[in-house]
Amino acid sequence: MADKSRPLTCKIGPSILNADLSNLEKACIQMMDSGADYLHLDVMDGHFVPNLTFGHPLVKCLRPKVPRAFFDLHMMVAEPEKWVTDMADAGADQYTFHIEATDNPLALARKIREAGMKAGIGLKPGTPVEEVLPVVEAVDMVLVMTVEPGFGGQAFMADMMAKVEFLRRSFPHLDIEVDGGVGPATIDACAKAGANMIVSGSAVVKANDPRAVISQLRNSVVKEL
Ligand SMILES: O=C(CO)[C@@H](O)[C@H](O)COP(=O)(O)O
Repeated sequence: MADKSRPLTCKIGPSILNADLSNLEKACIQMMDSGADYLHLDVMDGHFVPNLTFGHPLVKCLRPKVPRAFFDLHMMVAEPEKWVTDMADAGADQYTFHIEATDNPLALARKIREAGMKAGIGLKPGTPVEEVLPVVEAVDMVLVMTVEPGFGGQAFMADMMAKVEFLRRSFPHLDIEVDGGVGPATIDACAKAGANMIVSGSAVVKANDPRAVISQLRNSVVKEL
């Protein structure tokens, strides 16, 4: 039976990392029209992760193209403090930094909220979940990575679900997001563990029918809960 203290649905946020980057406007509109609850934007700087994507100028260009979309930024960058104001000005809604990338997560979470965004904190697969405990009360969301950050299309690490279960048990009302290798075959494990924000990249953006996959993901979660 579903635990009534848990959120009863999951939000589905496609990651556009593996979309056609030459036409991101089209990809974002397609995801929203296909039933996405939010858009997950992967910002990579080539330092924190061995890959490079985009920054605040692109987020600013996308903002008016999908005015109602919630922009969930996953900042895979070595200096997350540096981009808070620019990303807020560009129209980001949530700013998730990595605990491994800062010495002062509490101050950074405060700065993000003062800039008018929700604050998220992410942890890589090798980082013990206990490390986020001193910061959880200061953030809106914890992002549990289920692949090594840097690339889409990797295999889901099922053993990360223990982190999600621990966080859900400890913080019934916290937003908990999972990211990496999540699709129809792996979403049930995430929902069962207690995640309520689901990032799905290649499974959705590379599908012939993204609407059908998003719907499949959503229905799977409802069934599971
Ligand atoms: O942050 C990342 C990778 O670093 C993710 O957002 C991936 O881009 C998700 O893609 P799939 O693993 O679902 O293909």
